[in-house]
Amino acid sequence: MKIAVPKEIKNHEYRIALTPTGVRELVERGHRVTVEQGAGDGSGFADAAYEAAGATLESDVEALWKNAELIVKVKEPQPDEVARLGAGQTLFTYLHLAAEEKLTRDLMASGATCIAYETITAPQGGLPLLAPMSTVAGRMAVQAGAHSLEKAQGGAGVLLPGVPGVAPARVTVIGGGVVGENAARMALGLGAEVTVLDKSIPRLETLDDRYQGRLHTVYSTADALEEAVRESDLIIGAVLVPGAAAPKLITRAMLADMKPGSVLVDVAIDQGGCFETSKATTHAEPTYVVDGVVHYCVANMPGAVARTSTQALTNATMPFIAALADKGWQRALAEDRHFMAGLNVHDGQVTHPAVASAFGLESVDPVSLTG
Ligand SMILES: NC(=O)C1=CN([C@@H]2O[C@H](COP(=O)(O)OP(=O)(O)OC[C@H]3O[C@@H](n4cnc5c(N)ncnc54)[C@H](O)[C@@H]3O)[C@@H](O)[C@H]2O)C=CC1
Ligand SMILES: CC(=O)C(=O)O
Ligand SMILES: [Mg+2]
Repeated sequence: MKIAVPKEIKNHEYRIALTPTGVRELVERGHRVTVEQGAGDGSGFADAAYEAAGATLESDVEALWKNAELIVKVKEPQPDEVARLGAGQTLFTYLHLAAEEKLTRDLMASGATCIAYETITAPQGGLPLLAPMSTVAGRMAVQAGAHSLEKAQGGAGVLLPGVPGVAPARVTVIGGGVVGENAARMALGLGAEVTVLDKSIPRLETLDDRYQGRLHTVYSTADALEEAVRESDLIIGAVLVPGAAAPKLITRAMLADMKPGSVLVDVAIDQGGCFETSKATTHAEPTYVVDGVVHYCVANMPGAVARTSTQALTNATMPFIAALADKGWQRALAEDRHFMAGLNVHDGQVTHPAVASAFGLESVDPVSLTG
């Protein structure tokens, strides 16, 4: 199969969808991989390394897209990229469509088959292609939050661990999944006082067991959220209802109860964000202040640590890319119902129920398309 790997064009996005190691795996299976010239630079993978792995380099981005059967990317396609996508092509990348009606409709209009990393499931539960980037983003969320608490960033001037004689900062993580656990782990490591809120009791049990009393776990209710808002120096939003837009858990009115200079990091921003006042920001200008509260809402956090992220992403996506390339999308999905859960749009139709319901569209059962 002819596979294209374009250079990512989202603001400050330095990842690439495949490492040279990943390219080699595909080339050895008999596939033709074309990589846009310079696409690996941001992750520290030179063109020469892709050539050595068996890829062809292409400097003409239009030709790269036009000649591909399968396009693998990292971020959701930007407008210029959607314009290059056509019927008969398969796009495999993060899409986050429930937060983006225009993108959903544009992808429907393209006629292409669009498979999202983030809605693929696993037999043991969880989201195997979201997890590696959630691990990165969860760990980064605490770095971003700690930095935002500094005075020069508009923060309250609070050091997460405190010092002897001065209490540590209070960190609340809403959603104790992959992002949430990794954020909690980092915050604990830095010596903060950490609480995780979740609606899943089994998840709270797992966290309680793993962290042996060092982590406070609280069932997420309106009361618990109000207390978190009053008491926390840093709140990290890490909830997910797979495929759906994030629920708004902290309203603008609630900001009035937060301490001046406290910080909200909304990792769930790629699904629309879980704070009412969140709007997506970029690494170029990651924060803004509303009612005295610093907001950090970068939708592609792992892009800033592209070297680590590209390797982690390729490790997770490789088996799926190989299956698409070896079998074609219909057979690859038909043989694996967890992979099938990744199909979001095909030939003008939405095939993921949560995406369809976000925009009042009809959802077509992907089983009917894969035979
Ligand atoms: N901004 C960025 O760069 C990145 C954002 N993300 C996003 O982070 C979010 C979290 O991802 P994961 O941790 O992998 O998901 P996950 O599925 O592992 O965890 C989500 C957790 O939220 C909990 N939850 C759901 N509704 C809740 C509610 N109303 N109150 C409290 N808890 C609730 C669930 O029980 C679950 O434990 C997703 O939106 C994901 O797309 C992930 C990676 C990078
Ligand atoms: C998951 C996601 O949106 C990212 O890694 O950028
Ligand atoms: Mg994102």
